[in-house]
Amino acid sequence: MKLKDLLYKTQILDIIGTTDQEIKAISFDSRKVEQGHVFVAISGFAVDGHEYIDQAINKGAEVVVCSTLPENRKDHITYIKVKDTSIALGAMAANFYDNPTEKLKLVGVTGTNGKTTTATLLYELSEKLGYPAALISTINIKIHKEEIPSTHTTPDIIEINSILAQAVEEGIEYAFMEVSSHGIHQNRIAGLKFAGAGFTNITHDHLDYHETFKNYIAAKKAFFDNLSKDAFALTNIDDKNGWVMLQNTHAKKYSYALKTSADFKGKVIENQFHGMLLQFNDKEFWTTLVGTFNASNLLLVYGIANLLGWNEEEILTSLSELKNVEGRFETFTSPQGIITIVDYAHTPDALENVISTIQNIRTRNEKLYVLAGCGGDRDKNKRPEMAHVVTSQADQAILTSDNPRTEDPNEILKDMEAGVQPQHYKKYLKIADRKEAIKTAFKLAEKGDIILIAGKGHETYQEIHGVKYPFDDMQIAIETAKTLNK
Ligand SMILES: CC(=O)N[C@H]1[C@@H](OP(=O)(O)OP(=O)(O)OC[C@H]2O[C@@H](n3ccc(=O)[nH]c3=O)[C@H](O)[C@@H]2O)O[C@H](CO)[C@@H](O)[C@@H]1O[C@H](C)C(=O)N[C@@H](C)C(=O)N[C@H](CCC(=O)O)C(=O)O
Ligand SMILES: Nc1ncnc2c1ncn2[C@@H]1O[C@H](COP(=O)(O)OP(=O)(O)OP(=O)(O)O)[C@@H](O)[C@H]1O
Ligand SMILES: N[C@H](CCC[C@H](N)C(=O)O)C(=O)O
Ligand SMILES: [Mg+2]
Repeated sequence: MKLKDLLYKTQILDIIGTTDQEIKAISFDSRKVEQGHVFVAISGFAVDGHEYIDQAINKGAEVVVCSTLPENRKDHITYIKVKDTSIALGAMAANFYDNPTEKLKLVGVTGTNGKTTTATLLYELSEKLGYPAALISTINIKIHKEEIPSTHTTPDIIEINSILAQAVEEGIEYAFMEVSSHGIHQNRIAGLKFAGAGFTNITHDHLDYHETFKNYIAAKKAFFDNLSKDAFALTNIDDKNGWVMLQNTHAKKYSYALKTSADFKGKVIENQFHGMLLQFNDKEFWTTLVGTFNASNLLLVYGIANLLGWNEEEILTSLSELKNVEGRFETFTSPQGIITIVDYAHTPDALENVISTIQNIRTRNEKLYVLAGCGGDRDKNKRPEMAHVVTSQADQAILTSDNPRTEDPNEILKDMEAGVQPQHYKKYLKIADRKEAIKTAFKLAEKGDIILIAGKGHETYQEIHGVKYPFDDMQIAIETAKTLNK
């Protein structure tokens, strides 16, 4: 592709050099630049890409897109000055991949919790109804049946366009993606044309990054503010910020709710350990998914499916056949009769929801053990809140490690303990080694008791100082149960 075609719709302030040359690829990381690349300098969280322009040129970049022109410019290089390089990157990535979002219907889901669940269920539903689909999620990326590992909830804009271009090539009509607040704030979704957007909820998370809850709300809202008038925006009005999301959108506005009247109205009629009887817009169906929060997730899926124009009866039939998403409320009963639940709850609200779901559906007087930790290099303010939820609501809490990343696990545990109230001091143990913590839960539990292992869900590793060591909560629970002498 010629550089001038790549620059279509990019708001250019200045060009130094020719735009007639062929370009091979776009890169925003100097370490990955090869001969003939366009290097886009982005000012990041840790460093400023403008500092790596020389390195990019040394590695073969022939074009530099920047917001500040370097003083020591090279004659053979074309410099393009734009106001915001991450937005320019969005336009260029779309051009490079021939605008895939003009050719399929892309739906994005945002919110603190429930993005992976709803995006995955939408993908599964679409496939079930005979519409091959693509999925971009925390767990994985799917292009119809092909599965690609995922590194981010919302990948960078080049990767997103590349995935969607492949989907278009394969004749796929629908794509569902998670839109994280980091993704919105860093313009990782710039230039994408969304056919629709969904909002699940907003509660405490990621304040290490956004600093205030107000900024966090504003980041999520920006996704809706930028939708086009042809798109639909579907929001959860059980959440007090649900309407806020739609305040300034040009898109067609729709609501869903379990607690109040809405365009898509749902009701939980029965809530059991093995599933729920739900009523959506006066039609009843059973699901094997558990918990009111999942009723809300299913309602969002139902709403989006309707807004995409799919057949309502077929939607409900297929919805009732959808299975749990990996690592979300996954259960296993050990030979000793101990029930293990592995769940990805890693925020105070998610923990509260999962624990109250278990409290509401347990039938006898079983004891509930809850094992939870907090990720390192992530929001520190949620740590005491998470510990408070767990120690106040479990019969026995075990505070442990999640992914410590570069932090000392004992320091993370100290931050958590600050949230434990004196009356709960006797209800918790502190075991930094997560495997030991799981083993201890099994030693303590009796037949019929429930062990909730929260925070890591589908993850198959534990990240410590940049190394991902194999670690799978469910696998460890199964192995521990096997060797248990009870
Ligand atoms: C805090 C954060 O979100 N960081 C993301 C961000 O990196 P950054 O701003 O720190 O980048 P930087 O290191 O400052 O570099 C700035 C620029 O200089 C470039 N650079 C840098 C060094 C160099 O030698 N040469 C060079 O060109 C970089 O490629 C970059 O373009 O931009 C990178 C490229 O897109 C992301 O990979 C990176 O994600 C990091 C790895 C990360 O852990 N992100 C997490 C927090 C995240 O994004 N999570 C959300 C999910 C949240 C949720 O659960 O809701 C997600 O969407 O996954
Ligand atoms: N609608 C919801 N409301 C509150 N909690 C939820 C909801 N849906 C799921 N959860 C809880 O949050 C956990 C994470 O769910 P999910 O993976 O769908 O969220 P996510 O938004 O994709 O998270 P991430 O930000 O890590 O990508 C689940 O394991 C469950 O405990
Ligand atoms: N997408 C979330 C995942 C958190 C998962 C939890 N296991 C942790 O490591 O904190 C984040 O990056 O904050
Ligand atoms: Mg997710």
